[in-house]
Amino acid sequence: MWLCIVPPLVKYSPETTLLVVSNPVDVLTYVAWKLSGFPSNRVIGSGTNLDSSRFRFLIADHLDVNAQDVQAYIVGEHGDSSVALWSGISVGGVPVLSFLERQQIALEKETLEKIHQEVVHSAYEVISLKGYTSWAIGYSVANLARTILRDQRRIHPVSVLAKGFYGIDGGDVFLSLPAQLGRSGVLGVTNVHLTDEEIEQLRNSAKTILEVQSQLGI
Ligand SMILES: NC(=O)C1=CN([C@@H]2O[C@H](COP(=O)(O)OP(=O)(O)OC[C@H]3O[C@@H](n4cnc5c(N)ncnc54)[C@H](O)[C@@H]3O)[C@@H](O)[C@H]2O)C=CC1
Ligand SMILES: CC(=O)C(=O)O
Repeated sequence: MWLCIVPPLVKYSPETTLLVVSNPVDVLTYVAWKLSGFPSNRVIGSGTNLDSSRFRFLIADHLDVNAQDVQAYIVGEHGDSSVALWSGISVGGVPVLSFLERQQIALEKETLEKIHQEVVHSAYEVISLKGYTSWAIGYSVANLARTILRDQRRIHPVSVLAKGFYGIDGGDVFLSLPAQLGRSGVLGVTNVHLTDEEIEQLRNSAKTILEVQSQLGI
């Protein structure tokens, strides 16, 4: 199917930026990149932009604040092996975990894990209830398209060529990292601080995707 879609797109719109919304999105973004022959900055997967919105909503609900004031990213693979960046969460510019520590309020690891699991399972829950997800991904992709078309230079966690970042090696792999987007696609990957544990999880995410890719023979 990708063979019917990507080469004609490239033929008739050689200067376009491809925004891949599919499943599994990271592997298919890699395939689209390979088939297109485009530079990697012009091939983007919707990645964990949606997971991150779900994450912000659940954190806001838990802390009883407005989701718009929460900055939080999920990176890595869209879905099961995604990585929640707990160390970087802030509300109104205040880093959450260190703030709670200073207030001696314990936010237990199980609570954090439960919120992340809810993010991972939210798609399954919507699908079990109505058969598909549509509104949230539609809104999420409209946001990405707006950032790109209007050259807004906003940072979104999206699937980009991640080789070389955070020690990810072993092959070309697309997975989500916070990236600045604009009219020419990916303008850069932001150097967000990750803990050693988060980096380890991210590398495992990359390994999972590379294993799937190695079976494609591309
Ligand atoms: N990564 C993410 O966050 C999300 C990804 N998805 C994925 O997005 C994809 C689309 O989802 P829906 O719109 O709900 O599916 P859908 O089945 O409603 O739409 C698929 C469309 O693709 C068209 N199509 C099929 N083969 C084609 C071909 N060879 N050339 C051109 N068009 C072709 C069909 O006619 C149909 O209109 C699915 O793969 C789904 O898993 C959906 C939600 C979230
Ligand atoms: C279907 C899907 O990948 C999602 O809603 O996250």
